[in-house]
Amino acid sequence: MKTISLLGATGSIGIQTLDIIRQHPDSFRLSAFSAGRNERVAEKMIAEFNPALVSVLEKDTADRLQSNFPHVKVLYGKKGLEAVAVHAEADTLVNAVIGSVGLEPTLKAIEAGKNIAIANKETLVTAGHIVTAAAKRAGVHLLPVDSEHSAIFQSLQGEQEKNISRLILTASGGSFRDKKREELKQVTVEETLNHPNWSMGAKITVDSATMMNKGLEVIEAHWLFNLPYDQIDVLLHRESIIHSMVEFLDRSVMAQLGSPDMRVPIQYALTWPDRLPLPDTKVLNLAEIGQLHFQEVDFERYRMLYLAYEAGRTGGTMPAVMNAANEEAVAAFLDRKLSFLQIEEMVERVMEHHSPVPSPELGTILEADAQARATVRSFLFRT
Ligand SMILES: NC(=O)C1=CN([C@@H]2O[C@H](COP(=O)(O)OP(=O)(O)OC[C@H]3O[C@@H](n4cnc5c(N)ncnc54)[C@H](OP(=O)(O)O)[C@@H]3O)[C@@H](O)[C@H]2O)C=CC1
Ligand SMILES: CC(=O)[C@@H](O)[C@H](O)COP(=O)(O)O
Ligand SMILES: [Mn+2]
Repeated sequence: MKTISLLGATGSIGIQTLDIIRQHPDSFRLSAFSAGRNERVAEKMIAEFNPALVSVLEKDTADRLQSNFPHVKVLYGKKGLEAVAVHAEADTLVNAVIGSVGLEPTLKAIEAGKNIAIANKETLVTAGHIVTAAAKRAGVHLLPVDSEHSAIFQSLQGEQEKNISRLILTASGGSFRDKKREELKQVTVEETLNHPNWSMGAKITVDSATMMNKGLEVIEAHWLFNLPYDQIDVLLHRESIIHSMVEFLDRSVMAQLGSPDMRVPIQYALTWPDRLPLPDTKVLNLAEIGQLHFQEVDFERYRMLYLAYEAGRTGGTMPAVMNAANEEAVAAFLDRKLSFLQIEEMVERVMEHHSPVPSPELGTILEADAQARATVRSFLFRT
């Protein structure tokens, strides 16, 4: 029996994680979870899973939940997130919050000896060197949940790091993959949120359309698999059936395939090195699909991917700054304060303004993150 604490239970990954726990009551139990603002869904989750501890974003919500569920400990804010992350009964933390807010609770969980099933890619992008070193020191596992990284992780079982030639991350191309750059000037929020293959939270769906998602994933892969950026490639693959590949020195290529369903990588992160059935996932029928398509990435069309490689190669505080600027710019786009193409303009401007600090400590990263957000807001104020 594995006991799980879950950050971001009310989101897309969080809800699917709870479905895995629900389907395997003999294998998993939930001891603590966090939600943001979605009080109604959080209430239902408390009633169904009976956790010992819950945290929400704001005090008002916490007070109401506490009076409705007196037997549950209810906290809020940053302290609440950290309490969920280190909950004493849990052996594994599933980090499914959105954004760099996931970083500090992850570090606390690592220090408390928890294995981390990591969906929150922003944590690794922002402070990959700190998170991976802390995990090594604590002797805990960082288990990928992101579908591409799970595919690579699965393809690497029984293999040795020294034999890897390169990683090939597949990319669907996102909502506008059939549009030219000129056609992106007028696209709406609703069109952007219409991903061709995956149903996900709003922020990652926008990132997928700008290709920042793939850029974040390149940096995530760099830290998870300890490879230089020259050995991490991206390949357009519109069906999202091959979730990613590993090429070895002898040019053998291992890949993991499956119908797009995030519960598969979530469950693998929780069962590794074992597996469990997942009866209601769609069987992959390649004969029905007929053809799989592949195409090289055009870095001019997808400038955000270019910027992310630049940020990754520059290192230091630059990936954290790029990520924070992107989080703020995407929020402004969803709020209809920026157009789609202005997201990348904003990220590029903030990166140009930043003088990266090499090998930053946590405090320096948090400062750079806050400064990048303030810069976006000041640009927005002037726009
Ligand atoms: N969705 C997917 O299929 C995939 C997602 N990922 C990654 O997983 C992570 C989660 O993505 P996704 O599930 O789509 O995101 P969602 O937006 O669907 O969910 C985010 C969760 O975080 C909570 N939350 C939001 N802001 C805060 C905050 N400031 N403090 C505390 N909690 C907060 C939300 O609470 P509430 O809703 O209650 O306000 C919600 O529970 C991201 O890093 C994403 O890149 C990776 C691969 C696939
Ligand atoms: C499901 C998942 O892992 C997402 O990160 C997915 O990869 C988004 O797809 P694209 O970024 O390839 O459009
Ligand atoms: Mn992914």
